[in-house]
Order: sequence, then C-alpha cells, then structure tokens
Amino acid sequence: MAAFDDEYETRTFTPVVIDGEPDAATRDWIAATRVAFHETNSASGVTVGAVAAVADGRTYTGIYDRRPLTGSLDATWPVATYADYVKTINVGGGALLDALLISDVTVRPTHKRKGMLRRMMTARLTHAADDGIPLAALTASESGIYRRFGFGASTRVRRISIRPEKRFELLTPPAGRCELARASDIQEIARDVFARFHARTPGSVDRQHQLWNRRLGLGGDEPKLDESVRAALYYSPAGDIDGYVTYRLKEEGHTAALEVIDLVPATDEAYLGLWQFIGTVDLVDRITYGVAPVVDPLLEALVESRTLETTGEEDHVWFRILDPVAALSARPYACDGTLTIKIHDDLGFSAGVFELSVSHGAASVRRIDANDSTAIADLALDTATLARAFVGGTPVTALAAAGLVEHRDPAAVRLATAMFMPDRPVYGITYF
Ligand SMILES: CC(=O)SCCNC(=O)CCNC(=O)[C@H](O)C(C)(C)COP(=O)(O)OP(=O)(O)OC[C@H]1O[C@@H](n2cnc3c(N)ncnc32)[C@H](O)[C@@H]1OP(=O)(O)O
Repeated sequence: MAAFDDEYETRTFTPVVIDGEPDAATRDWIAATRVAFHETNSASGVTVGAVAAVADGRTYTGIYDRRPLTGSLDATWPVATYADYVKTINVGGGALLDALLISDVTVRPTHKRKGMLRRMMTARLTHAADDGIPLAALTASESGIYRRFGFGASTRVRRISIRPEKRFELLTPPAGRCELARASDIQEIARDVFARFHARTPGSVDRQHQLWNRRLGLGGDEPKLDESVRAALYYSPAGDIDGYVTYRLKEEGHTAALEVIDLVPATDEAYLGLWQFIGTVDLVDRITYGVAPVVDPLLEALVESRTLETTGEEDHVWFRILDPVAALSARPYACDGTLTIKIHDDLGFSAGVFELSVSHGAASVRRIDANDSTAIADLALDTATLARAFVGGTPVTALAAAGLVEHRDPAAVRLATAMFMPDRPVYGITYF
C-alpha cells in the first residue's frame, strides 16, 4: 500500500469550466481518457467533454505518476481515470432510484494490471454506499471485467436489420400519425418524451448531457449541427406528442441504409407508430437499429416477421446493488410470497441474509444476519447474480440452471422467478 502511494497520487475532484474553457486539471484528465479510447485530442473535443461533465455533475478520479520518465507524458496527465455521477434508474412500477453511474474508466496500457481500476472502483463505491446511494451502474467495454466488482448485466439489447422492400405492414396499425420535424428543434419535446419513457420502463437509465447531443445531431466533438440527422414525431389521435425518432440515411455501395439513431416512445402505440413511419420511408433498402428491446413488440406486430432479422445481442447496462434493503424494497413484485436470500459480496456492501416478504403487493425487506456464515436461506447467490435478476431482465430459473443460485427446494426458485417478473419488458436506451 505504502509503495503504491509513494509512486502514485490518487486525486478526486470536480471538473471545472471557466469562461467556456476547462481548467488545466480537467483538460488533462479528459485528454488522458481520449488517448485510452483512441480518440483524437482536439481542443474542441476536450472542451465539449468538460462542459458535459459539469452539466452532469460528474466527479473525476485520477491516479497520477509522481515521477514520470523523462520525455513521457506530463505528470499532470493521469495514468488512470474514473468518472461518476448520480442519475436515476427505473426499477419497475415507475419507481426511480438514485444510482451512481460510472464511466470513463481507463488505465494506461503501461500501468495496467497493477490494481488501479480496483482501487478507484472500491474507493468510489465505498463513498457512494456511505452517501446512501443504493445502486451503481455502468455500460462495459468488455463483458469480462466488472462481475468481480459485483456488477451483473441487468439489461440487454438487440441489433436489428429490416428489409422493408417486401412489405412493411403491421397487424395492429396505430391510430396516431407521424410528421417530420427538425432534429435540432425538438430538444424540449425529446426530453419530455424521454422522461415519460424513463418513468414507464423498468431498466431505463436517465440520460447524460452528451448523449442528447449525439442523439439529436447537435454536435459531437465540434459544437455544430449534424445536418444528416432527421427527425419525426408521433402524434396520438388526441394530438399529443407521444414519441420521436431520429435517423440518418447512409449509402452502402449501391444500397441505402436508414440508421435509426434514437427511437423513444412514451406509449405502446407510439412505438409501433414510429416503426410504421420508419418502415415506409422511400428509397431505403435496409433499416438498422442497434438498441432494440430483447422482448420486442415490433416482431409480434409485423405481418411479415421475417423482414426483421436480429444481427446481434449483447449486455447493455450492468447494475451493482450497494444497499439490498433499499433496492429490493423499491421495486414492485408480481406476486406475494416470502423468501430468505443469502447474498455473497466480495466487497461487502450487500453481504448478509435478507428476508423479502411481499403481501398484497407491498414489499418489506429486512436484514436477518449481517454475518452470513450461519443463517440458512431459501436462496444463496452472489451480488452480481442478484443484479442480473434485480429488475427482472433475467429469470431466476435461468440463473439457477446456470449454477449461480444455491437452493434447497426448487419451489423457492420458482417463487423467486414469479415474484421478480417485471411489470413491463425490461429495456433501456441510454449508453453512458
Ligand atoms: C465503465 C467503463 O468505462 S467501460 C471502459 C473500460 N475501459 C477500457 O476498456 C479502456 C481500456 N482498458 C483499460 O483501460 C484497462 O485495461 C482496464 C480499466 C479495463 C483495467 O484496468 P487495470 O488497472 O489493469 O485493472 P486492475 O489491475 O485493477 O484489475 C482488476 C481486476 O480486473 C481484471 N481485469 C482487468 N482488465 C480486465 C479485462 N479487460 N478483462 C478481464 N479481466 C480484467 C484483473 O485481472 C483484476 O482481476 P483480480 O483483481 O480479480 O485479480
């Protein structure tokens, strides 16, 4: 421990922008992350990142080499970075819970596997738990990194491709209609529609500043409009704006692909209505979308379901339970029942034996035994496995079949599966 601190200094600070420009510490921290993610270090890109970080209320952590080698990057550039900030996650039944969102985790290739990620992660999760934040979440660059820290892939998404040339027709055409809009004009509408989507969708994560810019074509590294981004709004029969989509056309050789950038419905009808619009845009050979739900009403609604092809599926948001009592109490349950659950947690935050009791739909959760060595429970699992099941994205039966849930009686697995069923399909459309 002492040797590490002799060699490196760990600093946690709030990014600062003065008169539109980042201060030196903020600038160098962002520059270091951009090198790690193989992005160019344009002054504009760094400034855009800093402005977004301030808007999100991010906290930066950096590890700095006290004695960098002559000629190597400055000591003011961290060799490891980590950012976090607090936003809400929908845990079902419209309940929005505060969560620590983690991003920009990087360690310079020359300093990796020295435990820097573990140090930053452990310190910041401890800080969040001490602050009473019940959950943490991240989207991962690789699926093998974060389970050891108690994160479980809680939501998944599909990449889909649709060939509309044959026939794009819905069994249940929605009664509303779509109309084109300017992507740069719909910022307020988009935020309002997203807030409604977020409030009704278990697994949804609230959005950060920079994602809005990208989804609405408001500029990436350069603060200038991306004219290739188009938008349409969905109007209910009563005239309410219940959804929007942004998209762009891409030439692929001799064919034209319509790439859906953001498709945000506030109602089921709006979801189908937006697809109805997308499916009927002319001069399009192929439609692609990278963030489609795993359980997709579109597939059910298409007259010719084979026009839709799943081209990929992967983990999306990884949750980490810091406070099992607060987290398990917040979500709704599909049926009544009582279960004792033993949680194993290498980092300690959620370790213990807990009783989850649901009566007439109301959940009460209490810790039976903080030291989980002796208490007997219906189910025993590690905290990453519980995170997989938490909002109902993965049935407990599947986790048990994978050997991840110990139990004495299979009835407890069946009861847990029934209780943890989500009130709506689990889904999220926020990368961070
Ligand atoms: C939320 C996000 O920001 S996702 C983006 C993650 N960042 C990147 O992908 C950028 C490129 N990669 C990196 O910067 C680094 O390799 C990191 C951040 C992934 C890992 O940093 P390191 O400091 O090397 O990790 P650290 O030494 O603390 O390792 C902690 C544990 O994770 C394991 N680990 C680290 N990286 C990986 C990996 N890519 N795959 C599997 N296991 C890994 C280590 O073996 C170690 O395991 P142990 O403690 O059980 O023995």
